Amino acid sequence: GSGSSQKKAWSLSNFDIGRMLGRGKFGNVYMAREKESKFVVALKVLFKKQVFADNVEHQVRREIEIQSHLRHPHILRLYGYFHDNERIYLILEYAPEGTLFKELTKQPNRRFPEKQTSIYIKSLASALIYLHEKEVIHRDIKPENLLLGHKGELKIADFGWSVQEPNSRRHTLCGTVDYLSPEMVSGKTHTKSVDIWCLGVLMYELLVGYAPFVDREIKETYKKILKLDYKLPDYVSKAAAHLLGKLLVVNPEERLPLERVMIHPWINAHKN
Ligand SMILES: COCCOc1ccc2cc1OCC(=O)N(C)CCCNCc1c[nH]c3ncnc(c13)N2
Repeated sequence: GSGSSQKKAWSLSNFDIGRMLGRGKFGNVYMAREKESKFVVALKVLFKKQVFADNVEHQVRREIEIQSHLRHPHILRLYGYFHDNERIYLILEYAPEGTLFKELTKQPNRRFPEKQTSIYIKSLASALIYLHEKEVIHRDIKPENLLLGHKGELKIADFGWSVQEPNSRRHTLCGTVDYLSPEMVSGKTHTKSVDIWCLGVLMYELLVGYAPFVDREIKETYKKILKLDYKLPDYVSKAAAHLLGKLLVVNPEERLPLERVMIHPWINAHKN
């Protein structure tokens, strides 16, 4: 394909719109097919009124800028975008298997076997290494924002909160607090290692079925995060517990670098 994905000016008339794939805060995602090529895409429709009302226009611009230049097997492609008076349309890679969250709820006991979890964590670590090389920290790694391709391979989507490093969070928090790192809870500036913390929270959630620091009260969740107060069920293997212990570390500098995650024994235990 061409270098920049924006050579051609797209418009809604280029597409047949299919079923809705999901509902997001700023708009919905639909299946769509480009009429000439018959290429199937996902079309995320954002309402300008909502985007401007929530003052996230600069964020949407940044996410379009970031994602349109990324090329990685575990990062959802943004092929292009266009807008009309009321809406912004993102032309995205279609992930036929939907969100990891939906797949998680379909599992017995709502948790994945260790082998499957290690495959997801390895894919995510390699995508994060790529993002960090581009000075992008993602910060919103959670099952709702991870999609599955036609071979069940993991794809990071929804870069709504990704920022250029280093950065201190400027916005009120929205969505779940379960994935917040200690440095974000205490409002300190955070670096790429926030993604390593989130990788640990995700690994725990995929293995156990719920997030490590979940609590009814947000204040309690913050306390648990800062005190590293989480329990590991006894069905979690020693090797998995070892890796979790290297990711869920309060001090950002002491978290296991992503390159080391890629070669950790638990990640490669299932190599046949
Ligand atoms: C500012 O926005 C940046 C891009 O964010 C997204 C890109 C693609 C997305 C979802 C994105 O954000 C999250 C979101 O809108 N939902 C939670 C709605 C439904 C979840 N997806 C369902 C889904 C199923 N098969 C898919 N194939 C491709 N993309 C999909 C989906 N969703």
